[in-house]
Amino acid sequence: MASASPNLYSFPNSNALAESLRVYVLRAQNSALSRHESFRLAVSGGSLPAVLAKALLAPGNGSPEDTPQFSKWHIFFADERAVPLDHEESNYRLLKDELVAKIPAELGSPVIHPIDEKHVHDDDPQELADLYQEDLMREFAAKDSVKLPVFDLILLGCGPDGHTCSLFPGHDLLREKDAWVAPETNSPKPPPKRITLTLPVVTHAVNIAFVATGAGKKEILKQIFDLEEGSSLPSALVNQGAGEKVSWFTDHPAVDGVAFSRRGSL
Ligand SMILES: O=C1O[C@H](COP(=O)(O)O)[C@@H](O)[C@H](O)[C@H]1O
Repeated sequence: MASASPNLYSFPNSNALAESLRVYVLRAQNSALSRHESFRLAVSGGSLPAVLAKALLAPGNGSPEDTPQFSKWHIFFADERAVPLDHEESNYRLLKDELVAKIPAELGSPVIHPIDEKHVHDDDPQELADLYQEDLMREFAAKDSVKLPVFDLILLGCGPDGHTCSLFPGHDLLREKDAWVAPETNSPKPPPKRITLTLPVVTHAVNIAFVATGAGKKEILKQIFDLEEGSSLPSALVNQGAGEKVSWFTDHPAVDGVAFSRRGSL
């Protein structure tokens, strides 16, 4: 368990949130590129890709520090639904439509790591998860045998039930210790079959950020940040496992009534 607390930021509107998220993501990019040749991140589906696009497709100030170097990005999925890549419930399709297809040519193109479409109709998504884990191993463990991949950044959402990735409250998957990627066959949110990064992989990342906006999230954020009863929720487990490496980008309606102290600025 990590000792220090997560960083909770709250913004008056989506423009202000996106501006700060841009600074945060590009700091993570620049720091990663000072350590190795690529920026390796995992992104979620749901509401996250639209906010990320707003942050990254904004004009910026033209300085090298404020410029996304997309050609050095390797984008993985924090979770993915077992559906074809062009399906309306695919997180790949969402990211492509919201962000990747809109990146101006002069900023370069990221390498995207989708699931293996051949296995999306399998009865059991175990093979889909295994193949995605192999893709991660090629990227993170090519030279040495590593116990866990170290993403430079993982971008997460938090569902109104406290789930994150496809890690749902009360599911056995929360206790997974060995696999990097695991199948979920009974998601309470459709579609039921998915794959997900596991909790040890998420908490092992260098930087972890949640984006949660709107009044629909305030009850669950109160549980996650203020109440003992919320301490076993998947999003709360990320806070406990990664502490100060975790930053929450919220708007005021999402944290209305949350007592946990906010950080002033990045
Ligand atoms: O099903 C999913 O939901 C979560 C949360 O979505 P949000 O719309 O409430 O932000 C998302 O992070 C995850 O990737 C997705 O598969």
